[in-house]
Amino acid sequence: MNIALIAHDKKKEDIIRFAKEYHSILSKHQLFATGTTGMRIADEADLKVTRFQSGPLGGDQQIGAKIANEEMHMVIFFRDPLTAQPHEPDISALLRLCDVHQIPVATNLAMADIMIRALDHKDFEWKDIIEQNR
Ligand SMILES: O=C(CO)COP(=O)(O)O
Repeated sequence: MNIALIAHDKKKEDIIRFAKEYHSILSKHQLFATGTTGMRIADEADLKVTRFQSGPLGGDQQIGAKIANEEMHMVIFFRDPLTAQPHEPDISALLRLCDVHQIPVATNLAMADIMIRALDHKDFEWKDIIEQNR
């Protein structure tokens, strides 16, 4: 599965801890990330990550393009809901595309925890349901 990992600055420590905790599961998949998040995950959690631009420079949009092309299967995006972001429209667009394309998206640690465990148990029947409806 192709999995996108993204975190706003105040959530970077959380995503590093998450990546370390679930290293054994994440390492079985193809990981993608926005620039700074990806650099830190690669360096600090020792995972192979394909990096896009930093979020404010278009990274969210690049991940959005992968979703639009059906090339991204899961998004883990630790948003900071308490800090204004200069690229807020890009963030909204990315989350909207997840809904358009039925891509599971976790926007906080609690949901990411549930989602990654479901991934490990192969609890992803929604994919079959979607395929049947195409
Ligand atoms: O801003 C971001 C997502 O909206 C994240 O970008 P970075 O990973 O480059 O910090």
